[in-house]
Amino acid sequence: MFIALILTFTIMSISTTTQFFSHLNPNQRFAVEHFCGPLLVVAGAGSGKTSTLTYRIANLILQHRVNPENILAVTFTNKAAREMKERVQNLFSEQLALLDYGEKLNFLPEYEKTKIKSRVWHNYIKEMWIGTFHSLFARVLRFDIEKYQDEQGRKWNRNFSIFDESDSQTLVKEIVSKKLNLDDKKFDSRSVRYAISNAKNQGFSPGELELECNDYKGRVIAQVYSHYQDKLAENNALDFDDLILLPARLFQQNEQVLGYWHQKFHHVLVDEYQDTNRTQYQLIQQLVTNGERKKSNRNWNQRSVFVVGDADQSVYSFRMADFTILLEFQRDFGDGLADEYTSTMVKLEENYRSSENILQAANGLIENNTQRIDKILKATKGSGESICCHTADDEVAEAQFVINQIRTLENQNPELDWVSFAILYRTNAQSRPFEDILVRLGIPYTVVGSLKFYDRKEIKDVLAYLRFIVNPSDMVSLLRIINTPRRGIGKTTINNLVNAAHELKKPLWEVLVDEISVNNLAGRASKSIKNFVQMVINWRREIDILSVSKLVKQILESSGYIDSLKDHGTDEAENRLQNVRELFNAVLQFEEENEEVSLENFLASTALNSNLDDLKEGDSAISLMTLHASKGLEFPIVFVIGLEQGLFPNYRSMNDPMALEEERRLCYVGITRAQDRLYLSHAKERRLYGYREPALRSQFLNELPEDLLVTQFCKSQKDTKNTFLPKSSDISNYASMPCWKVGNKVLHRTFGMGEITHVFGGGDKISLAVKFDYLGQKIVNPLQLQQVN
Ligand SMILES: Nc1ncnc2c1ncn2[C@@H]1O[C@H](COP(=O)(O)OP(=O)(O)OP(=O)(O)O)[C@@H](O)[C@H]1O
Ligand SMILES: [Mg+2]
Repeated sequence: MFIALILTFTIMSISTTTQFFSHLNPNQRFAVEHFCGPLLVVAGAGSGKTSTLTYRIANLILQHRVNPENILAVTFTNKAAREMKERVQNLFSEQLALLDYGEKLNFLPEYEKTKIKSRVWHNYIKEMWIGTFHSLFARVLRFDIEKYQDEQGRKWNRNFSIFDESDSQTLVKEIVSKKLNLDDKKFDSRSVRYAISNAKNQGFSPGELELECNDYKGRVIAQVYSHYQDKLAENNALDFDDLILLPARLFQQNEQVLGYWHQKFHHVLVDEYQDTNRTQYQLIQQLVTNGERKKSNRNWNQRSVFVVGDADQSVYSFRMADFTILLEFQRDFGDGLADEYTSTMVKLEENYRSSENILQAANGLIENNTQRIDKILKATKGSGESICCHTADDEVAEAQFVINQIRTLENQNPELDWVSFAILYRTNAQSRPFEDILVRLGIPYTVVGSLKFYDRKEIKDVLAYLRFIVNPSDMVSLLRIINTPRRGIGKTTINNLVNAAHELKKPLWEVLVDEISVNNLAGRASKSIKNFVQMVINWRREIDILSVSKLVKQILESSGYIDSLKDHGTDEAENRLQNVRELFNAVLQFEEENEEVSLENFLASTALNSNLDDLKEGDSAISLMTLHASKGLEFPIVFVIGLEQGLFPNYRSMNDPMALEEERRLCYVGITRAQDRLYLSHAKERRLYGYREPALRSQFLNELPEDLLVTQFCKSQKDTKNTFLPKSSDISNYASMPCWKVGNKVLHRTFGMGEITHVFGGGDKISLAVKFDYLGQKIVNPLQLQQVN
């Protein structure tokens, strides 16, 4: 009661204090103050869109006395949601500091006043709904899912589980191969799962998908989709896409439910609107317009929809994000309403984040896209330093260069701290060489949006194999690998064996080797154990015969680990596969760099790598992350690494102009994260899947205005073995090479047979992407290929 009184008093007092956003520019201020009706803010990177949205939330509460529980704000990540809450809270705190509490609190000592203020505001902030689409609408479903029934009568209850991608994939696989007995080559579970996800993101139910499809394959996928929904309902589970699709359907189905949420959220705000997909868009529209009622609803003037976005930063089309939704905002939310409520658009044209050089580079790059609306983005900062473009010998030299540069800058500039630096890359596996050096030097770092390399599940699995081979008493590693990948050794069998080991007072491995104990187990389990034991014995025999890298390769292959990831077929599994291959690269690097190469020594080096003391909250650390994860963030100094054809832009985009434009937008996102200094780097050769391959500089580097770049070339300090580089005598052979075409069958001197999928560059700069029968897709030097007819 007392708190409520203080709260009311506080709000009234604040609304009379000076405007807390007077430092914003006129357009931003307009957007902050605008109260009702739809408003779209479109602007380039770093122009203060997210800041405007945050100030607007604060203003709604402070100035317009909106109850925080009537506000719904959608951010792109949970981290962004936390930060937005903090920012709103800070704005409140600043206002509180200005407050004169008059006589109301005077009887209290100063520290009590402070305590009350922060408690009041803390509770207040908690009532706002700020989060991602998924987290917010999962919350809606926890209230109302029991009122939902799909077209086939499937129902869920409020204790539903949320299945992750790999759970979903397992369900699809089961349906394809067991339930429907389909040919899993024709209907591989990965693409079927992808098609189902796409259907959900476009708002189609299984029935609707079937009607949409006029071919056999489409109809079968719709059938799998229907069985998949049965399975989810049986498990009382939803997948990620359902967290969006189900509320949209529920709102369509049940006017009362929609009415409740419609009344609750008077103000809907969406950041990064360009990455909204059709179903997410439908949800927003339902909440805001409440269908047909929009014209007659007298409360319309109490309701606002405020979205901010930048079509040039749309990078999630693979999740069906559609930036035309942004472009259509005015039409969709403006029509048919009285003038004063017609949708308004505000453009922000000043960039407050980056120096002029960085901004010009970003603008120069994005102008190469055809699918865009030209916009103005002026720098408010000075021209700043030139952009440094660095060519490294290989990926290790690249990491060395970046980290040396960071150390020098950190040393020379007292205003810089580790937290001032970010290293951005296209794929997760690229973090490994950087992490290795950072750990060795004891420099604190965090990997944003992912685990550190040596904490990733697949890396721990592979290292457990290696540890156990070296050390038969390592029961922790043994238990980790005994049924990973699945080889029919279930939990009960494992428990029985562990108990037996306990009773016999023997290490678990000795029990496994003991024929008598194993023969006591059920037939299948006993056979699986014997196979596993034989496999381990074989590897142990090879320790002294094979080089470490050959042994690791042998283990990865014969354990079935690599194959199980390949079979899984999800994007997540592909990511894990890349990480495992990167670990193999680490082994090769270790062999190159060390005199005494043994498996034990390699393991010791990785143990050191993963043994860095964990950072405490608030510790300063360098940020490493993928370009996708960097959206919305900013850092004084940014390194975008691995700018090579096939890596960035990614090879999958190279023959698809629209996908290439998306890669370019991703590069635009990366460049515009930098405030003061930007470094772009690429390597002349890179170890991909264990082999050194020449790498071509990314076309994006060539698209940047040349006068803004300073090119740096540093020779690697270490003597790398260029085993797979063409010999100089080969160079003259370029002229006599065949004319390579997509679809040509080729033989590579190391990788075997394959087929050309992409041709990059020309003349002596030509390089090819080849899909090898055994090893998958790689970028290779044509000099190592022979054409096969
Ligand atoms: N009017 C202003 N005056 C000075 N600085 C500002 C102003 N508006 C925003 N800023 C600062 O500019 C930087 C970029 O702002 P913000 O992150 O809101 O931009 P954005 O448009 O959301 O960027 P992105 O497109 O990358 O998401 C922040 O450091 C913010 O504090
Ligand atoms: Mg932003």
